[in-house]
Amino acid sequence: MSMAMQTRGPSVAQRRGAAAARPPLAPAPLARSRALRVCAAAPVAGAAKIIDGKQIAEDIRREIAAEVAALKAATGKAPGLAVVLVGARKDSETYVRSKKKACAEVGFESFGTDLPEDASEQEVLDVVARYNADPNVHGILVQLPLPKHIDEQRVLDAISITKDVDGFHPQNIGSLAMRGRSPLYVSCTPKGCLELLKRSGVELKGKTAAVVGRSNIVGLPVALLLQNEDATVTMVHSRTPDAAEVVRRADVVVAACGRAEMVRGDWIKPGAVVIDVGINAVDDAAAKRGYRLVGDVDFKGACERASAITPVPGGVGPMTIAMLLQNTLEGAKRQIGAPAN
Ligand SMILES: Nc1nc2c(c(=O)[nH]1)N[C@@H](CN(C=O)c1ccc(C(=O)N[C@@H](CCC(=O)O)C(=O)O)cc1)CN2
Repeated sequence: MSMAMQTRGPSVAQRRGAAAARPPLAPAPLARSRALRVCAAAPVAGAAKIIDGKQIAEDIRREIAAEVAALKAATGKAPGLAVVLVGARKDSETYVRSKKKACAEVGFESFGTDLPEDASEQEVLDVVARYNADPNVHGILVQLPLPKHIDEQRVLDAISITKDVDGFHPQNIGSLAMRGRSPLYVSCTPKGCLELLKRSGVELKGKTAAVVGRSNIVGLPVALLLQNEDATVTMVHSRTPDAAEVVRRADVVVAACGRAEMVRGDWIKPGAVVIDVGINAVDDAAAKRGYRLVGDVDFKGACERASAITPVPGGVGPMTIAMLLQNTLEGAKRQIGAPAN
């Protein structure tokens, strides 16, 4: 989801309260992805197939649970994730709760520190330093956004790059941008977008891609990841002269601009694949809660032209936490020195 949306007005989670409960995950065979079957079997109003992020994320979480069980059996150790929450935003509290619950379901150890809204930057830095030094903590994340008086960049820079499971450290983003280098971690939402494409069988090599939005945490890393897969990528932003024309040339569109339904259906090239990162709450008197969620893409219009599309909710969103678990597991295996399987 685009950070622009997350920081504007009352968030979706603020309006909705707690996230829906999920049953605990039992380990299941590694290669059991139902994503394509679901995608192929779920046509919508137009021709587009739905890329079911909720199902794909669940498959990944089962795979992770199985790997954690094997890691524990081999080493006696479990991956550990530390989550730092500053303040009492309802949406952030909901996401942190979901992350801790997801950790428990896959067998991770979870650590957490909740600081009050008026905590000083030094207090946050001290917590990060403590987790950096703790050998049982393999991944650290500071839930964003932070209160305004805290320098977000300084806090993110303080997380050890070996434990930076959010992939927000400039060294991790820098390594993603350089040919011949690999970041230790790729940030979760961009990584989730690529995983959705991969598990849906979308070939990227030689394709044209348009990324709408240029944030450090979604637009930029998604563009770099697509380019690393040999797609030819154009970034579209608020100063792009004719955004619609650029998007119309793209085989793959990733929308992460944080503006409800900004990408119109007639911007989509027939047959294109559309990944919608936005989560925007719009008032809807007919909806039970008085609002509904929409993405950055006009879903109905895009369905008429796209070959495949992610829905909102249930598309990219659930992949964020699945990728966080994946990053933490990878980090733990590196730090524990797990035997190769
Ligand atoms: N340190 C971080 N802070 C934030 C991140 C992040 O990746 N790291 N991302 C977002 C919030 N976020 C996780 O933290 C997150 C947002 C949305 C979802 C999700 O599954 N959304 C659902 C719908 C949710 C709803 O109904 O409210 C969906 O799209 O289907 C997961 C995680 C900002 N902060």
